[in-house]
Amino acid sequence: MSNSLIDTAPDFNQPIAVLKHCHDRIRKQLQTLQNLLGHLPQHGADTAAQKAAEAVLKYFDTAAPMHHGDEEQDLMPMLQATARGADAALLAAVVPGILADHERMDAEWTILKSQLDKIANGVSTPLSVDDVNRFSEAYAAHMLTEETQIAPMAKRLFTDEQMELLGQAMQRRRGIVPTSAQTLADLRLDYGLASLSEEDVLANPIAQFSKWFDEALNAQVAEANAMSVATVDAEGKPTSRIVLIKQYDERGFTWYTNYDSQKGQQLAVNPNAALLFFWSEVERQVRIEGRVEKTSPEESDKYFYSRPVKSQLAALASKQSAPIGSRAQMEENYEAVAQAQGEQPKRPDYWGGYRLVPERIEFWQGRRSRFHDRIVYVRQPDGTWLKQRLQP
Ligand SMILES: Cc1cc2nc3c(=O)[nH]c(=O)nc-3n(C[C@H](O)[C@H](O)[C@H](O)COP(=O)(O)O)c2cc1C
Ligand SMILES: Cc1ncc(COP(=O)(O)O)c(C=O)c1O
Repeated sequence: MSNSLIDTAPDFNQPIAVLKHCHDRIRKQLQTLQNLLGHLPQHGADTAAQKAAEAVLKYFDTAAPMHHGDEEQDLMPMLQATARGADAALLAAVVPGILADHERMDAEWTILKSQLDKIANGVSTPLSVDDVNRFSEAYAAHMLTEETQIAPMAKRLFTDEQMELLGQAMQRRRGIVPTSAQTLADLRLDYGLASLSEEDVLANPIAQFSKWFDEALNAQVAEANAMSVATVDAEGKPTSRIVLIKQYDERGFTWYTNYDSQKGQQLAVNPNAALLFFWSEVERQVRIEGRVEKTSPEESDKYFYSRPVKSQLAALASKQSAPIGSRAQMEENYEAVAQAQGEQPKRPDYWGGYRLVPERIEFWQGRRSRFHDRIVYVRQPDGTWLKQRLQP
């Protein structure tokens, strides 16, 4: 129980209150900056000024980036995954501005920091009133938006479990480990952002994938386009690796690679493969199974020539998955290819796309206490899709 007469920081089990507390600390630092503006002309970089500059530097170099991280990586994605209707519309309108503010405030901070560094080191240098005011005004408007639009929405929409998850994420960002030594076996997240029912999913699994993919992008899932591709060798032994999806449509899911690589050799013998997406931020997994075919040379050309030239050259310089003696040898190979090919390298026949033609697509939504939702689509001989719920 906290004593309401004493001003202490709130616990991480009240993450929105912690964020508000951060705002109050930011306001104090901004006031210190104003005080410095008044102090410096008379006293120069005396001990008091040095201490004030140090305090501001410490806060905006360490605490402020973590505060922005809390919002960008946890609070906003969680809200975006939870909000519906008018709340979702409000977020769509407000969040891009908040992210842009963070970038602007970072840039403004860089300008102020170089001045404060000198003052902290006892160098009597002027502090620019304009720079301080721009920085302060950017923060003031930004914090007001968050306190009036974002925080009340989070308090209204988040369940106790979501608040707990947010608080845990914020603690992890600050390197705070739970007091009781946590063992590996105890590491677990409980999911609860959303649900998935037979009525929620679209009739066509590609359309459903498209919906979830867009939602993952909107929720700023890190590398939402990264997927695992599992293949098997001639003896049926599986291997898997991450690649980037480059296209999907009714025909299937496409990525690009070296046809002579390990996966290429395995797919030549056995075209069965499985794709996997895990979008942790939205607590979703998509599993896709089917047979793989090569994209047409025209499609491969189109993608190859759309890549940065250096990546084209790297593809030419690499016998993917073959051993090599050293990094230096690789660099030599790259230089030789760059010399030979110039600015317009030609796509080699051994580099191109694979398209997995799906036979089975499963959508998994994490739920509380491991009682998850799973809906699978299985392609029928007549080309239609049979939809079933699977047990968690
Ligand atoms: C995020 C990420 C994306 C990747 N994307 C690709 C890709 O699109 N194509 C590719 O050939 N390798 C990609 N790789 C490298 C593969 O994971 C792998 O190392 C390489 O394809 C060789 O695999 P193999 O020996 O099984 O054929 C990526 C790796 C990571 C971590
Ligand atoms: C070896 C290799 N090839 C291709 C890709 C796909 O990248 P890009 O988007 O540049 O085509 C990657 C991505 O990491 C890669 O590592």
